[in-house]
Amino acid sequence: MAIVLGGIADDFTGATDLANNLVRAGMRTVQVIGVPQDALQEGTGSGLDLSEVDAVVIALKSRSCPVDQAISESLAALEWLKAQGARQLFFKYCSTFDSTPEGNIGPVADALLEALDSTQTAFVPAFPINGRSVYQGHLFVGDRLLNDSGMQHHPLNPMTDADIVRVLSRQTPHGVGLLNHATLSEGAQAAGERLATLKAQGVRHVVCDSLDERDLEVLAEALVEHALVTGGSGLAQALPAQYRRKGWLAQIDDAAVLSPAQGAAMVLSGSCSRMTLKQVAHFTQQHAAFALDPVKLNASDAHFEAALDFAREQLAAAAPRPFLIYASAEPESVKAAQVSLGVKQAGELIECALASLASTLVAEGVGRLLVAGGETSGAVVSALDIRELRIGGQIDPGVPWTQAPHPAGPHPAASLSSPDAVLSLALKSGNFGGEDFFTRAFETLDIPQSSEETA
Ligand SMILES: Nc1ncnc2c1ncn2[C@@H]1O[C@H](COP(=O)(O)OP(=O)(O)O)[C@@H](O)[C@H]1O
Ligand SMILES: O=C(O)[C@@H](O)C(=O)COP(=O)(O)O
Repeated sequence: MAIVLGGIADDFTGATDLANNLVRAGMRTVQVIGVPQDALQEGTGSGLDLSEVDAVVIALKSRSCPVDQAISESLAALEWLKAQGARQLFFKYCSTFDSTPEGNIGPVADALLEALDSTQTAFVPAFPINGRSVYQGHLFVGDRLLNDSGMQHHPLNPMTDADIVRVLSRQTPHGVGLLNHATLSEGAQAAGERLATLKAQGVRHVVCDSLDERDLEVLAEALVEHALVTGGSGLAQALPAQYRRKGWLAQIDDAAVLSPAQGAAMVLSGSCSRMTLKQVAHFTQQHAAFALDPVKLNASDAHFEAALDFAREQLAAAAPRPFLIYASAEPESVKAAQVSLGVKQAGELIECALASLASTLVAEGVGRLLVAGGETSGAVVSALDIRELRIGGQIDPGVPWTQAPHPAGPHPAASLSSPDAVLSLALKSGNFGGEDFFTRAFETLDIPQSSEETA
């Protein structure tokens, strides 16, 4: 059976965020890591059982890579999703519009539009429940403009301008317009007419205001027939109701309830976002933690070995408690490391170290793993060679527990759903989650949740 929605996410935490909202709105969703290669080679079936699946989200690591690579990976994802019959494509990027003047949001959206033979798409970064809203084309995080929200210090894509029409205009040769809140408040028909007027004027890209869930519902109604929509995961909460209205989607029950995996609990954090820094500070008050330093990592292997020794000590305890290894640091020390090593190398050193710690320690007894940071999650999940994630209960908005087949292989006697055979994995976006997220996440893992309970 054909899928309804095909998601292309530019990072792994973003993919999980999108899949989470689709599941919560009643779509049976599979998240895959990268474009399934076997299917591309065969050019036919998917290699996945999609018989009872409404949406597939492909997680890419294309947010900060060179533009050409982001385009080619996104087009490969599009081709695969089209082959599965997707009626609508959703290009998921960050609710803080993480990008640079080179891209990758504008160029990828242009390439996807062209491949779909389509001439207009909408940009809807808002995620109101997490404080991301757009007014007169300006992106707010809580009550701060984007450029004053902490995102101006992001290690890879500092966001120094909150005017999304202007930011996007630097990334595309095509016209960028605005669907503003005044029009939106007149309802879906007015919104649709505005989109049509802009289209007649040749405006390919329309940034959409949205302050709350109601605005997203109006947008979903106005956009449901568009071949491509783009944005944060907020819009994905509202689209399934429109698919149902059109008869594309049956009424489905609950999000999957996953039994927690066995094994020790570990947090790896490579995010330097404000909220992650608070979460690290909160966790370290009560739990063992090791701070990774990119300059020391570069100087010798001893620093990496010390991190590994620290983790092994935790695993050797009779009843291991959750522990943390983190590179998360304040903007001044990130800057200092970047001046000394270069931005790219500092980031890569940490991503490689955390990825390598993950694969070693998962093989040695970690069964419940929380990763903080989008790029960091990409590096860790790739190192674990995980291809597919099932989405479970939500911990905080935008972050569910997920489950993957255990990378070290199932215990010979275990069935696929047995706790021995799986790894519980939570991929946390930098700024998501409450201050006690790292501790609470492991507590919620023990309580099966349904989408209704967590709504
Ligand atoms: N102390 C540090 N110095 C320099 N770069 C760092 C440091 N800690 C983490 N990084 C890098 O910063 C980037 C953070 O990005 P990411 O993992 O996507 O987090 P977020 O989700 O907060 O954006 C990663 O590439 C990471 O390796
Ligand atoms: O839309 C969002 O905010 C998230 O899903 C997301 O993409 C966050 O990215 P990172 O903070 O880099 O994890």
